Amino acid sequence: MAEIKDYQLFINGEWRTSTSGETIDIICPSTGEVVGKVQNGTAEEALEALEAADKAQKEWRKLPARTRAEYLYKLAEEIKANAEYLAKLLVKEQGKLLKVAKGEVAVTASFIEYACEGARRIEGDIIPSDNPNEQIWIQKIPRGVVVAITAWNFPLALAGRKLGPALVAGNTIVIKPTSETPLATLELGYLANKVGIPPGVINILTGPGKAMGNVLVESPITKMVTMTGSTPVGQQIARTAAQNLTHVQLELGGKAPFIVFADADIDAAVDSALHSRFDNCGQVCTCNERMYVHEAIYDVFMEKFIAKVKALKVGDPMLEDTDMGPKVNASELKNMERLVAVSVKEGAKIATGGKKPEGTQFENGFWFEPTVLTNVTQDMTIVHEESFGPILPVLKFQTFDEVIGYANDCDYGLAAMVFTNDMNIIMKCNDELEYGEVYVNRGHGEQHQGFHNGYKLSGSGGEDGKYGFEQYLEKKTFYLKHKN
Ligand SMILES: NC(=O)C1=CN([C@@H]2O[C@H](COP(=O)(O)OP(=O)(O)OC[C@H]3O[C@@H](n4cnc5c(N)ncnc54)[C@H](OP(=O)(O)O)[C@@H]3O)[C@@H](O)[C@H]2O)C=CC1
Ligand SMILES: O=C(O)[C@@H](O)[C@@H]1OC[C@H](O)[C@H]1O
Repeated sequence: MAEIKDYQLFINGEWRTSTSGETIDIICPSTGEVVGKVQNGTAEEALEALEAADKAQKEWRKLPARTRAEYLYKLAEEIKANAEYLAKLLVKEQGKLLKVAKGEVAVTASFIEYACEGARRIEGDIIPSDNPNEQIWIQKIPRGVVVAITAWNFPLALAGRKLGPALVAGNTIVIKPTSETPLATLELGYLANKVGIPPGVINILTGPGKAMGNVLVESPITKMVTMTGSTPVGQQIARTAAQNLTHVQLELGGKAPFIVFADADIDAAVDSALHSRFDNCGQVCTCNERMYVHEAIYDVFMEKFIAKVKALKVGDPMLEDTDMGPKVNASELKNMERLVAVSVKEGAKIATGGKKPEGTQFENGFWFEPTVLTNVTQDMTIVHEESFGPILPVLKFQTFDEVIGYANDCDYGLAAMVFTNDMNIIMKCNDELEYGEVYVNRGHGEQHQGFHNGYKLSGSGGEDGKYGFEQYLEKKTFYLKHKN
């Protein structure tokens, strides 16, 4: 029987049981067992958290950025010191491999450390005026209270990715993790208190996004919403935030094309295609969601690729030799089954996978085989709808213009991957691919100093790097005239 830990709301540095008297069960994707309970917070508690954050921000913003960063460096150290515990919690609530969960904890700390490096780079401008004896000062100032709403695939990393820049810039934050995987994120409350981050600077609330999330977004106290999740929810948040013209930063869905040209390093492309689809059970926003292979190398490529997919070990995410764990919940699993059924009905062939794996160890939990679909055409549902899971449709192509047309024939514009050694093709891909993030001769995987930025329905604003940090700052222009 799994150990069940009850969590409370984290408001103004204190742990609180919600007056709703309701809790939300957190289910382990591997076993279907309850592994935690969190509060179903109320609108009043959301307001309390916002007011606490607003009050705390008045003092927090006055601290030198370097001093704020010192607090967050200590938080990052505590995250690393508790890596084993946090990683096992992520496995329990999200079903990711222990080795991937350890990576997530490490990247959470490094997201925060990267933000801290920005503490001495909050730079404004001093500009000579057209008027005599006058200067123009453009200052970078914090926005105020930031609401961070996160998805379930990398819940802790997504929280760190947002709280780091938000707090170093002088804002305070109310985090609303997804109801699917809130546990590791809630642990940040304990660590914040341990390192002495003042009460109200970090607040963590749980409750369904439609209720708790919506209340946080629509409040005039909220000066920025940063959200990672699906496009429909992102669109709803943008509509709600528009009431107060609140600044919104959205990291949403994707449908990354993975293009293998005839001159590609086939073994490297096979390996990257495999990991960029099936790592984290395909639950990464930049995943290889559809693959285009030049007809000249299609047979040799697919023989190697299918062999590697068939060799993937699905099973207990705690075991070192497991390659893929379960989907996060029952509805995601059902969506996998639906997408395969629709694809077959539309004429696709299942080259491997396509169903729940066999064996007693898969009787409970939300398991699905690594799946490759062939005989796929560009008009099929699976080529356009994000699966966010271990299903890969593969198509052949003949010409550059044909495959670029296929790649850009998409409502999303987050990431794309390209394998070729021809510099002309690389430069043309750089010009013509309508994606915010293009990986050449490697699989997906952002760097903190880059810019994670989706076009079209993949989001707005972008995050990471110096441009992501800027999202958390407002500008104030000051005209200063002095006597002769
Ligand atoms: N671009 C990127 O970097 C990433 C994008 N994603 C995308 O996220 C999706 C999967 O994540 P998932 O968590 O299911 O996404 P959802 O959009 O379902 O939920 C995201 C967050 O929004 C909250 N929410 C839901 N409705 C509202 C609302 N009306 N107002 C405010 N908040 C709300 C959810 O709360 P609750 O769950 O409690 O309802 C959750 O915390 C995929 O589409 C994937 O592509 C995922 C990771 C990264
Ligand atoms: O959000 C995603 O799915 C990716 O950006 C993922 O999140 C944290 C990791 O560092 C990224 O790979």
